[in-house]
Amino acid sequence: MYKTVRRGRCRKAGCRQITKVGGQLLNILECTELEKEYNGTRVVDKISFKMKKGETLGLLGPNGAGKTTTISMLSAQIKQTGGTIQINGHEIKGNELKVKSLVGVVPQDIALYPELNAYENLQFFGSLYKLDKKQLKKKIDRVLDLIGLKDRAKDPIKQYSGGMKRRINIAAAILHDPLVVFMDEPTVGIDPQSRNKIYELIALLKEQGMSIVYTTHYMEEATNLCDRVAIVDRGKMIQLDSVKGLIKEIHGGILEFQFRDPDTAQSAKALAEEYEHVKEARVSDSKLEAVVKDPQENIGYLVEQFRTYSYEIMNLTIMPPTLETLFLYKTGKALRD
Ligand SMILES: Nc1ncnc2c1ncn2[C@@H]1O[C@H](COP(=O)(O)OP(=O)(O)OP(=O)(O)O)[C@@H](O)[C@H]1O
Repeated sequence: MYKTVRRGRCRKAGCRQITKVGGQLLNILECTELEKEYNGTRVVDKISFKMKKGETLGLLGPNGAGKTTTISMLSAQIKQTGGTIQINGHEIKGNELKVKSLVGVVPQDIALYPELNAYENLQFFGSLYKLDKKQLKKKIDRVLDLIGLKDRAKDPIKQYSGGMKRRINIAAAILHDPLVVFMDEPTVGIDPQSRNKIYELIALLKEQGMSIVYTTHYMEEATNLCDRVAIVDRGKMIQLDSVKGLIKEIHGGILEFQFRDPDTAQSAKALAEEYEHVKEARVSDSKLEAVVKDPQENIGYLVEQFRTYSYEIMNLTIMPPTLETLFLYKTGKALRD
């Protein structure tokens, strides 16, 4: 069966943009040139992206990159300094309450009442969404089941481990069946068992078609959980693509040669660039970084070339084709402090 396709206006002359299929919006979230300033310092700098329904989008970046600030604006918790945000077609500005009812937020800090049990905590959060008692009970039972803590529902939260509290936090965020859930580093500082439970839960939510924005500074999480990953650093979105697409950029990996001095590194760069399997080479101080196809295969050739010209290699590192390597290559910094 054919679906009706609605075309919207696009600013460029003659350009027609598909915005709806079968009466459904294609994008659950759109933000354009999003900015946030604190005391004249821009901590989120013109971030723009679109997210499809059911997609899991990762925001990967180190501490202070601007991930929390970005999701706080996207979930209508704080106001942006500039730019626009639409959730399911609703402009956030002027529709904050509506948008808040469409989204769920799992904050970094645990926001639960320690003296109350899990059920009572969820009852409190549910009451904020004005669900009637019967409906609420059903929903609480369902989310407790989803997070695997049904049998602990009557225990006070103060008896829970950090990981269990995080799971209750997630339950509170999805209680009202939001269209988009924002998860802010939900696995930081918790035990491996709870972490795995959270991964399982995310897989379940994905299966149910929930759209998820997931912030992390763990490349393994971004790689395993997310359909696309935005690499964020110093408030800017450096790149956004599938993990496969992002890694393509660094080909098979990066070879890092440390030479005795910057002049030798520059000469070695010129030599490396002549080799057909070197996609890109650059120098900083005495270090040469070469993006190489099949580094294991081609390392021998490069080492031999440098030896021929007496370019003495002080140190050599093979960096695998991972998001961590890409991040280091793009920003000169490690993802983790
Ligand atoms: N309320 C605020 N007032 C002033 N500066 C702020 C405020 N909130 C955040 N910042 C600054 O904005 C920058 C981005 O912070 P943000 O918490 O968004 O980063 P993050 O990527 O989430 O980091 P982390 O991984 O540590 O949570 C930081 O430099 C931070 O100090």
